[in-house]
Amino acid sequence: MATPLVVSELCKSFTMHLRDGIRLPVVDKARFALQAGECAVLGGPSGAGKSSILKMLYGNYAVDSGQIIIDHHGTLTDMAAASPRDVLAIRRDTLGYVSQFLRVVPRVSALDIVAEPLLARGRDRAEALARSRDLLSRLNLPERLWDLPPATFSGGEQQRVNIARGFITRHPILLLDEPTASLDATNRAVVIDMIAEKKAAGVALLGIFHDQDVREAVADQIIDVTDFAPAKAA
Ligand SMILES: Nc1ncnc2c1ncn2[C@@H]1O[C@H](COP(=O)(O)OP(=O)(O)OP(=O)(O)O)[C@@H](O)[C@H]1O
Repeated sequence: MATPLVVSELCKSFTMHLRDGIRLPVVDKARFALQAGECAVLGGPSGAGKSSILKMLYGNYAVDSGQIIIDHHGTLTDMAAASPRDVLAIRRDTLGYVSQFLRVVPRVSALDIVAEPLLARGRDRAEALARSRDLLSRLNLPERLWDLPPATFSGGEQQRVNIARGFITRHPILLLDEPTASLDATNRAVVIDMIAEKKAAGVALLGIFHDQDVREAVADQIIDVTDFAPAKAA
């Protein structure tokens, strides 16, 4: 089996169009690999480029140069150069992403938001809803909230809906952008267990975690993003 994700020589800079097109280099020659069954954590201080790397891997930010090689159904595909159609196929089947904030959809219940990724893959509705209930219950979301749209939920409640939605599928690679930022200790422990189960199932995970306790509990590898800091201009 191929390594699920290999990043090499990845570079990113931002062009500030409102400031005379000034170029702000952020990531220089990032290189790392994720193994199946392992959780790697992006480390480094605020502003080091952790989120930018995650967004490049998911195809939300264009890259300046470098490669993001993903094992997509046994074919090695460069996410950095993939067509929009390939990006969507990779996201559907291979590369999952749990963002920090839930994108709420008006009038859609928490239960349906969590079940939706399974329904989009053609799974049976009853089975998808059953999986959704299991996850929401495990994440201690009060049952009275399940049939309500999450727009009015607290930050931690919305984050738990988002985690359930991100974990319901069986993507071989899962990106996690501070999934525990708004959670209390009890629910952080649940997410730590859920990450351990993904690892046991052979998923390759890459995350940003600001909580030291979560990082220590889940990390098999720390990728220090300061190693990819662009050289400062003289
Ligand atoms: N869309 C953007 N346009 C311009 N600059 C950006 C953009 N996104 C990020 N940056 C800049 O890139 C640098 C890295 O930001 P990034 O969010 O990747 O860091 P981070 O390590 O994730 O930080 P934090 O831990 O605070 O979330 C910062 O200096 C930031 O201002």
